[in-house]
Amino acid sequence: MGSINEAPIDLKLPFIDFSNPHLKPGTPHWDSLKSQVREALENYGCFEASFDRVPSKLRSDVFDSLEELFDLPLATKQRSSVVPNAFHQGYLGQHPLYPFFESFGLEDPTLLEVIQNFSNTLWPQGGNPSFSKNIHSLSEMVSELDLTVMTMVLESFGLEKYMDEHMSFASYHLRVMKYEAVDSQATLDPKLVLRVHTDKGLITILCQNEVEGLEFETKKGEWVKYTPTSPSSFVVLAGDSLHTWLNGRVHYPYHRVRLCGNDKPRYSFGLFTTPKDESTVKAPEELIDEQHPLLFKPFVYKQYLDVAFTQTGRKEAAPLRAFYGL
Ligand SMILES: O=C(O)CCC(=O)C(=O)O
Ligand SMILES: [Fe+2]
Repeated sequence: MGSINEAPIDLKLPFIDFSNPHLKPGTPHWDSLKSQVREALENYGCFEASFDRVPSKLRSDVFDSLEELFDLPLATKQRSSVVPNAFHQGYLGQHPLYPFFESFGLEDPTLLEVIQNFSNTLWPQGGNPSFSKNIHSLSEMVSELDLTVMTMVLESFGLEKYMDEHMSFASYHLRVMKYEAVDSQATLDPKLVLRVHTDKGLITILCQNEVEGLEFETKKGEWVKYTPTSPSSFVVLAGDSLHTWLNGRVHYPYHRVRLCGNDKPRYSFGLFTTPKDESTVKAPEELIDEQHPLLFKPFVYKQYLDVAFTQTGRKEAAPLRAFYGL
């Protein structure tokens, strides 16, 4: 893994344009995007997706809503936590390992009542209807992009027959994040505000306000800074579970967030498709043969999260290989 202070190299992530209202399976355009998705995931484990189905007004409304959310008093924010400072549910902040970082996690954000309940906890006088509407709308639209990507992935590996199984196997999880403005004196010394990690689930789709900072490691160990080509862009990346399920066919990139003299906070919104807690992640027989021996022992997703994380952080830099590699 490259060192923390290494400057990113000058390379753009693959760019794939999903902005076509008539995108349908079986058309030449679909097939062309499908091979771009497969190639990007094989080579980088991530790509930039332009997706203008999300109006720019909704995007800016979401970031206004996130500002309102993180501006709430600390005691109010902590009310949303079932388990204090857990990464996956409720509020995480003032964590010794992540002093510039705060986040909220929420299961099933594509269900409006889930967001409404969350907003009723934080704004007890009648919730916050515009917050709920904005976060729910964006979650729904991004879940459509996720479904398109996942359908293309399955088709491109000849695994269409697993689509129904995937639908009952996977669930959506939302995480919204704030990174403090970093002193502009620090321009020459970027601050690592989110540690190097891989995502544990299947697919993550992220978008950010105008403050950049997300970086990916290439297979060669070089760091690439994500600089969006289009204001309607999202980042799509593969996690440990997709890598395991596809028996290593796609890369699962290390990534991190570094900030450097940004006067404004950075906000990001991430929709994570993960296996359900009790699901077993295991490569299908179609992807195991002499040239592609089984790479990982099957695992129950929740057990993987338990071995990969503790209350104070991660246990291993590369938990997938450390705990389940064959
Ligand atoms: O804030 C970002 O852009 C990245 C967040 C991230 O990598 C994560 O939550 O897993
Ligand atoms: Fe991540």
